[in-house]
Amino acid sequence: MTTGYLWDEIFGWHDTGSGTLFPADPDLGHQPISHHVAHPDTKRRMHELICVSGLVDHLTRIAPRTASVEELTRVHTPEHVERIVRESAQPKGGDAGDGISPFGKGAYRIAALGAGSAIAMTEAVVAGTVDNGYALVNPAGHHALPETGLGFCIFNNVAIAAKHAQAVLGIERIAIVDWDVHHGNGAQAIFAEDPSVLTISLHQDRCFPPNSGLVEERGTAAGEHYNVNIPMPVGCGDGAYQYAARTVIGPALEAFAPELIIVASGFDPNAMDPLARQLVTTRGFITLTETVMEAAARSAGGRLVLVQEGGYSPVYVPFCGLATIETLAGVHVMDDGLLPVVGGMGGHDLEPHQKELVDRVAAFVGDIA
Ligand SMILES: O=C(CCC1CCCC1)NO
Ligand SMILES: [Zn+2]
Repeated sequence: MTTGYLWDEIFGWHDTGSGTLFPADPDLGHQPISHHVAHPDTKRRMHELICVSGLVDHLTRIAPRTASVEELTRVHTPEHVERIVRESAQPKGGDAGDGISPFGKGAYRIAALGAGSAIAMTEAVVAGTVDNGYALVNPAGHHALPETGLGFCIFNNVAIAAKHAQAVLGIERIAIVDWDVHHGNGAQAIFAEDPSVLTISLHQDRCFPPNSGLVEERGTAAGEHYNVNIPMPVGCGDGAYQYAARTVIGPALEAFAPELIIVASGFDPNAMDPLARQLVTTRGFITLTETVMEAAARSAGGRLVLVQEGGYSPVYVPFCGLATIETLAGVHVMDDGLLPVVGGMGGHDLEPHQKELVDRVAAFVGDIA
């Protein structure tokens, strides 16, 4: 198995400011801090573990590239792109669009490189240069909508890559699987009426965006039944996530038979993450990765692209990323050094209320053709 890998040091220069989750504000008690929850150090540490562990020697480096305005505007409005360009030129930068997603000067250059890198990895996989690949990009993208950024996301990297694959690479049927712990609202909205793109989101129920990602949101018009939300209850561990992978994600992909699978790969379901309340360990991410690999082998000639989204534990995200990319490459170079602790705290058995939710969504798989 040849696995592509993409990282560029400038992804570690994305400036998320001196706030914590919110901008510093003495009147509200928000003190300035050195590391915003979305500080790039978490992703930089993941890259460095991939290097120090030796995993990088088993991977094929794919070069990043900058998305053109034409490629960005397959998903986003020209006004959104122009606003990011304008604010990115300001000495103190600007905001992706929701007032809590700050970026520094030059952010457009970094975000356009992230979107272009999702395209570059997709091009490498579709061309057969590599069998599958992981694009470790920053900032994340899966909340971004055509007209605005949201939730630390500026451009919807995964949606931009999918649109490129259809417009330029001759790919017709694409599945987007989003296992970031927050709802993949962006792809759901962008492809809501499009039956050629199956969007599946496995996320913590109503965590973020507020009241988004409900089971009932199943696509509209011709796209009805081609959006699958799996809003997992708070406190789900490996057992629940593995059950969801095997009971919904695998069967839905088998029913849809995509020619390409793109994963919005967020590690914030991890048991040490500050921005959600799930308990997933590397075991859960390995099962998720195996599930999409099996589906890609069945219908897509193995064509599978993972693009980095969220994940805010600088301690555990690196191990989750390592395990995921080891699985893609079919190698094992280093154990999860935290699993004895994180995996031994309970919460990994499948609970009845968790099974009930997953089984409720599994009933929809029969509507996918
Ligand atoms: O990881 C993320 C960002 C979530 C935060 C954005 C504001 C509050 C929660 N989305 O996938
Ligand atoms: Zn997230």
